[in-house]
Amino acid sequence: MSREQSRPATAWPEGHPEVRFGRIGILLINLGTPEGTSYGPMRRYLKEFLSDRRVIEMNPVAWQIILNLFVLTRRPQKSGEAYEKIWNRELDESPLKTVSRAQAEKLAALFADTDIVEVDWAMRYGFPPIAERLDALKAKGCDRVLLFPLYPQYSASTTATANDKAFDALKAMRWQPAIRTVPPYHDHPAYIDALAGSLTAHLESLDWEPEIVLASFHGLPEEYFLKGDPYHCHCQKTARLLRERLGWPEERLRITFQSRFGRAEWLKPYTDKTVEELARNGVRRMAVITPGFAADCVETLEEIAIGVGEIFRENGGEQFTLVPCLNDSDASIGMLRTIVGEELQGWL
Ligand SMILES: C=CC1=C(C)c2cc3[nH]c(cc4nc(cc5[nH]c(cc1n2)c(C)c5CCC(=O)O)C(CCC(=O)O)=C4C)c(C)c3C=C
Ligand SMILES: [Fe+2]
Ligand SMILES: [Fe+2]
Repeated sequence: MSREQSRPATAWPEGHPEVRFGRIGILLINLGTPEGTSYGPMRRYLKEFLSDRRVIEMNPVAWQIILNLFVLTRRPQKSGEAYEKIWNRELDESPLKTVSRAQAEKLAALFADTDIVEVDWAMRYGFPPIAERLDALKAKGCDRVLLFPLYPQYSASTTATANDKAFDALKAMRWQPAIRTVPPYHDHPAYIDALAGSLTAHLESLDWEPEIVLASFHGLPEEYFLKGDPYHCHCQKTARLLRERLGWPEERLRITFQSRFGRAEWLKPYTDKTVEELARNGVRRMAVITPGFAADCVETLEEIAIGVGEIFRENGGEQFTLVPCLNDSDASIGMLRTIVGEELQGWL
């Protein structure tokens, strides 16, 4: 029987607004993305993202000076050029947005037989904002909400800040929904299975075989790792479990870190440097999988497929391929459904 109700057992008392309740919301959250590739939207996106103190931990006064004087004067143009190469022109939006919407719609379809669950999606930076989608879920009667930051490997700079933003929104609510947050799923069997299946299927679709596969994760300043962020360990475990699941020797699947930002040391080995070195040392055929990204985005489609592919070829490499992210594939949606099912126990 549905828990959904729009009034208590007796009628709402005189003057009390009619509030719907009794339903469950699932909010898929990803990082966020610019609204356009020109200077203005790129600057707005980068300013919000890079003003987040979970992302840039240095002294905020000093950082705001550097950010406004140097980073936001040059980077919007440079990053805009990268987004321009991968932009979804049909929908006039970035691929991350297209995929995120599809993930939510397909997950929602798996709950179509029940009127109790509502699935929505939001971005930590930009649109759709987390506060707006939480309000929308509340308006649909969700008094219990499962926050699902789509980062398999936990980092304060991604998972924690997504949850922070949701809790900020709750501060303004008279009737807060009960909240659960999905734990990191870097070692979940459904995730490892989905990765192994997608890598195997991609390799079978090629008419050549890579000598080496790189598992390239988004990087993080080394300092954050030394302060206790578990991200690096989660990445290592994902790569190990994937290798074991495939039955591959250690040298066939190597872990690297991409998307360095700024001058500090980041997690190593760096993807671009490793690819250059491998090509120079005679590797001719290579594949890259990016298990830390739930959806293809500028970091996979531009930085890896285009940029790192070029580095490989310029240094003597011949065949290069990027394995697509899990995106809205059936395996990906099935995995999300499994994890959500586990986390909703007792509620559903
Ligand atoms: C998947 C995990 C991610 C971690 C960890 C992460 C940390 C992190 N990122 C930056 C700086 C930038 N990241 C940018 C893009 C970007 N980052 C992630 C994911 C993680 N970031 C995604 C999914 C994306 C792509 C978004 C898209 O629209 O496609 C960017 C913007 C692009 C650019 O200008 O290069 C920046 C900047 C830092 C500093 C950081 C850890 C501290
Ligand atoms: Fe990033
Ligand atoms: Fe990048």
